[in-house]
Amino acid sequence: MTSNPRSLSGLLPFLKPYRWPLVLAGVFLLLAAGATLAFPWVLKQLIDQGLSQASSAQDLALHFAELFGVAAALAVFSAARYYMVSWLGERITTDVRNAVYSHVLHQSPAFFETTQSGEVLSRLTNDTTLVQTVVGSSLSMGLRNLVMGVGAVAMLVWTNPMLMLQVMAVLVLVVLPSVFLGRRVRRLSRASQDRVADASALASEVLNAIPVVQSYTAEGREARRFTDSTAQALMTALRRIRARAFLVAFIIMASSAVLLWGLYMGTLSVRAGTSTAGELGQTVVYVIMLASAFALLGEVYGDMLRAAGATERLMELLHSRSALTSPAQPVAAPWPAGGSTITLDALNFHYPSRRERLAIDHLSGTIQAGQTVAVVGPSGAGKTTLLDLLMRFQSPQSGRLLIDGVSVDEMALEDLRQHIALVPQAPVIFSGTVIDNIRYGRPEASLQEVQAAARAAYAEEFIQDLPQGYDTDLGDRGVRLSGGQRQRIAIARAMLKNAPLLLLDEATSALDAQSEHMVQAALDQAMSGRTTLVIAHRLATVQRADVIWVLDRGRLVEQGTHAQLLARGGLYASLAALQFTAAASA
Ligand SMILES: Nc1ncnc2c1ncn2[C@@H]1O[C@H](COP(=O)(O)OP(=O)(O)OP(=O)(O)O)[C@@H](O)[C@H]1O
Repeated sequence: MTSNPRSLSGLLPFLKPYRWPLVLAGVFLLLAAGATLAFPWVLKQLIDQGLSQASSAQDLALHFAELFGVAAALAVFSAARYYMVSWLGERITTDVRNAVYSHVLHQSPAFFETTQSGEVLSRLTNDTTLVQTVVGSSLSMGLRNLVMGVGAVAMLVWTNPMLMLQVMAVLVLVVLPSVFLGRRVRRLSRASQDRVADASALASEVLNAIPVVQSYTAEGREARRFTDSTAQALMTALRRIRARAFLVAFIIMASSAVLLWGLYMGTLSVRAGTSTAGELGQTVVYVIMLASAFALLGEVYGDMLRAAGATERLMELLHSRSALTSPAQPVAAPWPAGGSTITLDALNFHYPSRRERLAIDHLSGTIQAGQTVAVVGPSGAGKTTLLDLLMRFQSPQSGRLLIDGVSVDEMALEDLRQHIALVPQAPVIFSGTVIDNIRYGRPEASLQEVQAAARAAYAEEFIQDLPQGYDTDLGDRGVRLSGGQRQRIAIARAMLKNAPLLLLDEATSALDAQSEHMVQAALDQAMSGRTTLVIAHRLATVQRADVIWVLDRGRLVEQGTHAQLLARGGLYASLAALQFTAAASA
């Protein structure tokens, strides 16, 4: 356990908006503790006065009524405290969860290379739940027990100072070993959680790759690996259970010893006539309160340590700075009607993890407004990297990249990305209706605009054939779109965004001739009237492009039209012979 309870201070900013509810929770906490502490005192009155021969039946009833009054106050204040504290816990956890999620959404791709999405998810769920346990229950339990412990000590000092000293001495003898044992239990429970997590990580990897596992007939081997892993978890859990069983026995025995000690001393003093039976009853209840407060505080401290660890991990996410941010004084780029002009000026870029190799090597070139440039090149040539630089998912180490004369790193990230519509290689369909999916880049677009985009992307016909047309929920398992249909939805989405620059990563998998034709027609529509940079895999695309850029190892090695480049007989000609044959025959 690496956590320092001080890390919990990371949560302070999240408490700030709830100042008044916090005060209210504190007030109810004090009132509930006060009612609990009043209980033994009223009990003493009952024993000493209500039970004495001299008192009337009416007096007795009055004493019981008082006791009930205290109990009723305790009930109301406890319920109010529980409500306020749980309310705070839920609110604050929700706020933390939302803050972390929206922060993570803004991180650059470099962040997601080092942080697995599974880890982010686990932090968002498990770690925030730990925080919720503390804010929404342990903390108030701790405070209540602290107040009660202090209150019980004060009442004991007030009513029976000598006895108090002895009780304290015995308590220390009980508490110290429990703290030690408790720490061991916590360490083991953390270890057993980790072992369980190992087993589920193993299972999730294997379950995600089940076709491969089965094709290599590795089911038996994988099952054994899982069994070994759960055996580890079981061993650790059994050790924890043994330690915990011992701890429980010790705590019960030790606290009974404390209690009986108090009772014994008290009985002696009642017999000697130095105190009354009521005082004894009162003292016994205070001692019980004190002992249980001590025991609970230990547990709460353990919870706080675990939550501190969770908070640390959450704050780490929340404070990670994206390498790519908008400039303080961004320059607005124009929004040309006929498409953007793109200028690459001696661009150099290497990935941080591969300093020795330039992924983009002295790349210069210009794309005129409205032109279509097809980028081709062998695998690993840097085609995807070029698109990433344009979207500013990465930043070049040197050289400049201008959109309509404005350098992309001078533009606000949001403004830059508003200028670009991206159709990725694998189209993404979100759960939601067809309309929601097409409207993704412009949620305010009207139904007519959505339909116009769908029509232009040759998607209208199949959309109308869906069970609820445009309102069909594509997240429903029942609705399966074909590859070509998904692509046309993605193209409609990009067209509706109506940006001056279109970035297109063509799908490598060949569609059947009919779908291919529809997708190509949709793309022709999407490219008209705007500048397009397309990573080309289809013969039709390269044939129609104004210019083809041939990349090799990050360098622009050839450029020209399809016919010019074929005539040259260089890299393009050999690539074309291999790469475009399948599409050409389709
Ligand atoms: N995140 C990354 N970290 C380190 N190196 C990377 C990263 N992404 C890509 N590269 C490397 O950068 C080079 C260019 O990659 P890029 O993905 O741009 O190629 P590509 O032309 O799109 O290839 P393909 O056609 O196979 O998709 C490759 O050598 C690749 O190994």
